[in-house]
Amino acid sequence: MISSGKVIKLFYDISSPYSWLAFEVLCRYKNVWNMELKLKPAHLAGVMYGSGNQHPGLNPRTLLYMTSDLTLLSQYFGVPMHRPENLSKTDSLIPMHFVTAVAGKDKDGGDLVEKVSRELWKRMWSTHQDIVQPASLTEVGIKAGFSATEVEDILILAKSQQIKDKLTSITNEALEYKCFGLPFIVVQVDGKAEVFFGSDKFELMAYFLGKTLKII
Ligand SMILES: N[C@@H](CCC(=O)N[C@@H](CS)C(=O)NCC(=O)O)C(=O)O
Repeated sequence: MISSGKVIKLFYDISSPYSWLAFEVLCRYKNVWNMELKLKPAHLAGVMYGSGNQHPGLNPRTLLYMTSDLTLLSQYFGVPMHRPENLSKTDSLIPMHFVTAVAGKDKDGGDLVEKVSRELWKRMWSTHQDIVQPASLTEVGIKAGFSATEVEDILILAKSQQIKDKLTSITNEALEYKCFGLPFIVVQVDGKAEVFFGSDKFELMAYFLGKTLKII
C-alpha cells in the first residue's frame, strides 16, 4: 500500500456498540479519504480504570438514552444492532485477547482483525450469542477465514502473557493520548495529531482533514 502520510488509529472494544459504528464508518471512509486505518483493539474496562471514568451504562438515565440513541444510529449507519438483555454480565477481556492474538497473526494489513472484530460485534450486539467460550471464538475465527488448526493456535496464543501484555500496552497507548472512553480515534496528518471521542465526530474529523462527508 502506498502511504498517503495520513493515519487514523481506532481504539475500540467489542463491548462498545459506539465503537462498532465508528469502525464501520471508518472502514467505509478509509479509501474515500485515502487514509491508512490502524485498528487498535483495547480494553474498555482498562480505559475506564486508567482514566478514572465510569462506564456510562452504570447511570440508568444514560442507559435508557443509549438504548433509543443506538436504535436510531443503527438505522442511520446501516449497522444492525440492538442492546442485549444481560449486558452487565459480559466482560470483553477474553474476546479482546482473541482479537489481539489475531492481530499478531494478521499479515493481511488488518483484514483478519477487521473480520474477527465484526463477527464478535455481530454476536454481542446483533444475534446475542456467546463471545467467551472457545467454541464460540472458534466459530468467529472460521467465519473470518482461518482454518480450524489456525484457530486452535490463536486460542492458545490468546491465553499467553505476551498477548495479555499487548492488550494492556495498546490500552495504555490510548490512555497516553488522554483517552477516557471508546471509540477513541487519533487522526495523524503530516506529524500533527488530533483526537476524537465517539462515533459522532465524523463531521469535525472531515473538517480537520479538509474532506467532505456524505453518507456512504
Ligand atoms: N457520543 C458518543 C458516545 C460513546 C460512548 O458512550 N462510549 C462509551 C463506551 S460504549 C464510553 O466509553 N463512554 C465514556 C463516557 O461517555 O465518558 C458516540 O456517539 O459515539
